[in-house]
Amino acid sequence: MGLLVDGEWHDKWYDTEKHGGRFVRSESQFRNQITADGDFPPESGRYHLYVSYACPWAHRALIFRKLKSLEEHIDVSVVHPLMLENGWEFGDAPLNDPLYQNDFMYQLYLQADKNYSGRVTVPVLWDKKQGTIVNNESADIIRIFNSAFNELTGNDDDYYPDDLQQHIDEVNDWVYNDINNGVYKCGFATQQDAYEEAFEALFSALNRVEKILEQQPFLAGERLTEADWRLFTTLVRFDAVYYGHFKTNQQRIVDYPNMWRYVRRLYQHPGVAETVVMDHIKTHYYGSHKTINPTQIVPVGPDIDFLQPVE
Ligand SMILES: N[C@@H](CCC(=O)N[C@@H](CS)C(=O)NCC(=O)O)C(=O)O
Repeated sequence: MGLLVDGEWHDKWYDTEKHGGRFVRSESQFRNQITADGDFPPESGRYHLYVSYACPWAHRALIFRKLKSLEEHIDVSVVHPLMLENGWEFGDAPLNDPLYQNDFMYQLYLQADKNYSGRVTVPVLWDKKQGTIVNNESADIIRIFNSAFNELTGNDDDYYPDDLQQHIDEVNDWVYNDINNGVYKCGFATQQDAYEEAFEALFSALNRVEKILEQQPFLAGERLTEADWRLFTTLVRFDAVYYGHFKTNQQRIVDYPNMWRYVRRLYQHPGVAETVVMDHIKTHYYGSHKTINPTQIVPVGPDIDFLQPVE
């Protein structure tokens, strides 16, 4: 794990000490949009998506690529599940970089900006024409996928409809802070009180979700929206990884009747199951964070049947 400083790679773990033992996520730096009249117009075959199957943020982008019929227009590369002293790495095919044969993800960031300072994260939406990063923020990438290529694909499904945008934004806000990023705040905390603070916020937000799902099928009401897919990628990893490795162990998702039904329903949505690669998920977390799991042993269980029918 590391970061680039003025274009130089440094192998360095997160600095939690300056925040009282708290993990604070940095802001993504490439935030361009895809628009017909801008520098990055929608074109078939022009853009490439770099992901890790392990990463919940990259997973959102992969799901939206499926939901929005973008597979034949935007190719994907998947990094090796282990993220060690060189950060995300490529390996032998199919875990390679077919565009530039890079060994490490940070080399791609340096192609975009040779003086880049910051973390080297996935997902990355890459422009092959200009040889640069369009956007490395999953929240932006899923909105780009939601609408920017509609003319090309003919797929008008809308996961961020106008009349629900304000509601979706409000839900995203607490789901992001207390759940999506909340599990990381628990797992990467280096002081007891920082961990407990994140743990309480996490389970209070999960209880809130459980109550909402008692009244309605989806987070924003009757319609499946972006807010659900953003939550899904955390929930699907929860029992297998976060519960043990990140010590988020008050309850498992299978112990919440409404959330357990909901996560199965989303998992069984056409095209989604194949984006969930549990082997990469477990190998990555248990194998990459040596400060948390020095032996890098990957637990064998649990057995979770996401295909159990949704009544
Ligand atoms: N805000 C970013 C976060 C992406 C992110 O942090 N990805 C993790 C993998 S799960 C990563 O690449 N971490 C590498 C690092 O922090 O050095 C997004 O949503 O796209």
